[in-house]
Amino acid sequence: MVTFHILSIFPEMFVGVFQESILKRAQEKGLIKINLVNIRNYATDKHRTTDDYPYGGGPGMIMKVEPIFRAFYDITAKAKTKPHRIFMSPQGKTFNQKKAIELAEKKEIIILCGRYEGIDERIREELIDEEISIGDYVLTGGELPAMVVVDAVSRMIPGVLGDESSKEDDSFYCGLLGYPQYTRPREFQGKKVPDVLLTGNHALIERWRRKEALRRTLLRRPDLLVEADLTEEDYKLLEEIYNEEGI
Ligand SMILES: CC(C)(C)c1cccc(C(=O)NCC2(NC(=O)c3cccc4nocc34)CCCCC2)c1
Repeated sequence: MVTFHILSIFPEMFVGVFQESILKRAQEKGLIKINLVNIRNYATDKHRTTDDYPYGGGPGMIMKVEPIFRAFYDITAKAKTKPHRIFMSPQGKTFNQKKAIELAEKKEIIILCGRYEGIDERIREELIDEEISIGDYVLTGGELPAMVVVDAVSRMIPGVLGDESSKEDDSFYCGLLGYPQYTRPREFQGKKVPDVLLTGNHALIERWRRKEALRRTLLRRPDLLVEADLTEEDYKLLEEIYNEEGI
């Protein structure tokens, strides 16, 4: 069971996303709990201010310390165990499946979402255990990144994907890119489904799929290939692929 406490000034952004299939079922099964926290509720001034002008001048606004400190203290006081505290940030370590599996072991996770031009540095110094980025592009806020983390981490919690598969054999995750997939019709605009998939020979089909996943990963994301733990059989398949691809 993982409890996610998501701190944002736009918590309503999350409602639709977490009311959809897999995350909704996971919450109903009591496998995850999602606590949406509106930072504005911890702003004590009349206008419930959560941002202010940057010292030193410059464009935009900065998220204020007080509301965020109050929110962190309140959540931490109510939490059963000391929450692991994440700030979604372009300055963070790039998120990946390994990190998702690691975070799925935590009991309580606080995820802070930035807005405006960012947060007051004292928040980063005092309250954050780790900063995570979902990639190198400019975004408007940390909310979409937070949804990505909740989705990927939740899938790694036993029982969320349904009883049959566990985190290792998540159907998509074996460290390689996916193999080509087909469904009916068998021929479309003259393009046929590969015959091997129609043989019913599961050993042959599995070999073909593994080889095509290796081929695709080698050609498109060789960096993932380096990370994947390959078997002797995989190396044999790679030999064939090198020859076929003329590499
Ligand atoms: C990386 C790059 C292009 C060099 C860069 C450099 C400088 C700023 C940004 C940027 O986007 N600032 C805006 C901001 N982004 C994010 O929160 C964010 C962005 C990307 C991945 C993320 N993962 O989690 C959070 C992420 C949202 C508003 C509050 C300040 C942060 C980008």
